[in-house]
Amino acid sequence: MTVATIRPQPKEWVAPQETQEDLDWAELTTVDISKFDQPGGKQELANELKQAVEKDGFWAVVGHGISKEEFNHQYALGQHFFEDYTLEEKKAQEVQFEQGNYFGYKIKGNKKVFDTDVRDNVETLNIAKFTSDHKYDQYFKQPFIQEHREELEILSKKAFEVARKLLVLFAIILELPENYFADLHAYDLPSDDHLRYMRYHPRSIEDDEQVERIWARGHTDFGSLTLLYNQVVAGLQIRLSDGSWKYVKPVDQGLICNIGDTLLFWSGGYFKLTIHRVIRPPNDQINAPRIGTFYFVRPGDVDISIAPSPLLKKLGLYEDIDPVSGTDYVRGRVKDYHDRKDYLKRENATFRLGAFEIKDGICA
Ligand SMILES: O=C(O)CCC(=O)C(=O)O
Ligand SMILES: [Fe+2]
Repeated sequence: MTVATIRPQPKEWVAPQETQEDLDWAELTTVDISKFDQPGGKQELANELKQAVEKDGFWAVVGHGISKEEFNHQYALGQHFFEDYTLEEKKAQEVQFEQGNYFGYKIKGNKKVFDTDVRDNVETLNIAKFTSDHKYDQYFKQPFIQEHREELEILSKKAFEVARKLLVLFAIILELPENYFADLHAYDLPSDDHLRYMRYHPRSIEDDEQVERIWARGHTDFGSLTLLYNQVVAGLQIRLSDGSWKYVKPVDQGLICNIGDTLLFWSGGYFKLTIHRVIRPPNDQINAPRIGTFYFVRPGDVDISIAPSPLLKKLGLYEDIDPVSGTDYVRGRVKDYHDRKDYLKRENATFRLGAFEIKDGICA
């Protein structure tokens, strides 16, 4: 006789306390995107965002219309997935890195780090888009996704809606038709966009010391745009042009956003692509569960070439180049980064596809 287990309901999310340590924080722009639909609002926001995309490639968004309840529920769902499902249930759909396919679950500890015996400490669940043709339902084998499908679909679309507004602002900045990037990344188009839940498991200080306290090595994101729901456990750092690393500061109810590889390409290098990493949190947060929730925007079966932007032309950044397919780039990049037994340093490594090349070797 099989005994059905009764699954607990998602527990309320209690955000960890912010650190009391005096860390070296980055000064990031915060934009209030609630102005988007007001007269003149888009232009005003584009002006504000212009500084951030030129200089830091990272900024925070508030006024995004995701309520406090939804924001906390996003974290509560992540906590529920990590704590209340068995490993077997989590593994119902595993990522297929050999195909550059990042939908599903990645167990923690399956990669060695930096030529040591220390293993990675991250488990991840990536949930594809809920498109009207149900193209991605094949990846929804996790009982978690099946049991929370409705909420996940709403949360996925809400996050995308913020991303869509940012894509409109990028087009305005480049003096392109407003929907230039939004149309290329539309929610219903096939692409490897995903909602992500991630949990880092603290390692002993001895193990962390062997890997220079790195929890996620320096990298850039593979798609167009990343949205991270406010992360209160310090550890995410961005690399400034002088080579120093600064911590990303929590922003209450904020979404921390950054440019990825493919928008760098589309903008002829105008949008700043910033290398970032995650290091061991400060002592007063080391035992807090570092759960992260994200939405990653990645181009699909669309051509990437430098956008015919009047601004880029004026700046001499426009060039007529042979396009590269978004899917080929994203899948090739995922495969190159993850389809390995180790996360090595790979200093000075590059990833190239057609005319586009990315430096992928800066770790520490
Ligand atoms: O966990 C974080 O704070 C950042 C993770 C990250 O950069 C990524 O998954 O691309
Ligand atoms: Fe990242």
